[in-house]
Amino acid sequence: MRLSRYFLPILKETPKEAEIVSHRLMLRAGMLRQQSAGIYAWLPLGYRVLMKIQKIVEEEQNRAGVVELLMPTIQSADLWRESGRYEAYGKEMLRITDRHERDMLYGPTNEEMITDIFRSYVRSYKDLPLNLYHIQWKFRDEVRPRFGVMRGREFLMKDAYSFDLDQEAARHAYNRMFVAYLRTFARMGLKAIPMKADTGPIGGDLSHEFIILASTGESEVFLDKDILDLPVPGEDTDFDADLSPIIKSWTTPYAATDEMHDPEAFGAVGEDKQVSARGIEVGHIFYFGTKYSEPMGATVTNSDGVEVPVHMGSYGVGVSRLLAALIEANHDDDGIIWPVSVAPFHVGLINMKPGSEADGACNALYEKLEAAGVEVLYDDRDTRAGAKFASMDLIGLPYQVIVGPRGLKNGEVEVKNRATGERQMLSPEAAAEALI
Ligand SMILES: Nc1ncnc2c1ncn2[C@@H]1O[C@H](COS(=O)(=O)NC(=O)[C@@H](N)CS)[C@@H](O)[C@H]1O
Repeated sequence: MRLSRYFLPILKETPKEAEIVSHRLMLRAGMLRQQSAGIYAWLPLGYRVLMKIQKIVEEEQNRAGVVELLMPTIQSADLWRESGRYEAYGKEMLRITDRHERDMLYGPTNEEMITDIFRSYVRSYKDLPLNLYHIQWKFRDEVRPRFGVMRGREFLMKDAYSFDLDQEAARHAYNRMFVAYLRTFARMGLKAIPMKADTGPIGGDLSHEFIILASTGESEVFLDKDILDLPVPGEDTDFDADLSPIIKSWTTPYAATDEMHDPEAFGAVGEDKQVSARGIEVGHIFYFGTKYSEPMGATVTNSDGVEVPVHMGSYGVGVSRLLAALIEANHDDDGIIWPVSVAPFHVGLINMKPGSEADGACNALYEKLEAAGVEVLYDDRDTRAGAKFASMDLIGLPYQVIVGPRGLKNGEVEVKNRATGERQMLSPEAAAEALI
């Protein structure tokens, strides 16, 4: 992409309303614009990252055998009256009346709707197990939306819902999601720690939150340092096998959010291993049995021909919140430092002197890298080099290639690694090789 033909409204000033670094940097890097409290326009650079995150989430859900669909954002209140959550959900629910005076709502989550879809088609235990997911915008009228997309009112969530014949089978579904979550966040370069959690308005009696340690996190967490070194299950994981040994290894070291913290149990962790920190909840998984299937009549006939309500779980990932979490975990004083897997572009190509022989070298490099599948943002603007360097550091692409007449006289361009700051003078050919 040539910057002269893109839309990247970099801000010079730090917006005063931004309280945490990820919010500040997303605004300054031209990724996001607030349209109203907690509701954002995703500008091109931010949208590219959001779609990269979504793709990793989808790949790992699909690997775990979950089937993707898409449910609407607007839901009928009648479904929520059946489950008894319509009144209970409270002020966070955005309630809407349509022109025919029908009570509707902007969905904060989809347990009722997915249960309605399930009960309309599935009647036999032979059709189980089933796990369905979508990635869809949610609305929760948070009393104090803040920290940018960390706590928005309209936000993007992956939510999966599992259906099984009994609790034992449902536990296997839960374990598959647990492993899928360990892989998902690791692929983004994040260390997400599963912690026993409260079940809140979703309900049930088994729940884990996946927490990224960050000083600006809203959750207070306590953990045994050993958990930070556990190996993440590989892409060859057999999701049909018994995954409980993996779950056991990840739930044996102490790890709890403040709601579930047990100081006595934490005390048993060696002093040198006790970590108390703040964290960002990027995922949350629940088992809640027949909480929705019972009142909504989602049943199957079992092998004895008896109608039984299915056992369910739900599994959420904060797709838009992950941008904030990633920046909180990957930045320095000059700006964002994107892991390659989620970077909006892989290489920032800087032409220090448009109109000079640098143009030819840049065009050749741009063509070669793009042809090899390397995503390049080519700063071809006629502005001073210093501003280009600052912008490229701010938006945080993993690599920069700096091309100027002086370097070219020696047949060289400069390659910079944004994360390490390491710089190399290489021939354009060697630079291309190094980046492909
Ligand atoms: N206001 C919000 N802004 C941004 N992300 C949010 C917000 N509220 C929740 N999330 C993200 O969405 C994830 C799932 O939300 S949740 O309430 O925990 N779970 C559910 O809604 C279940 N239906 C999971 S399918 C959270 O772990 C968090 O990462």
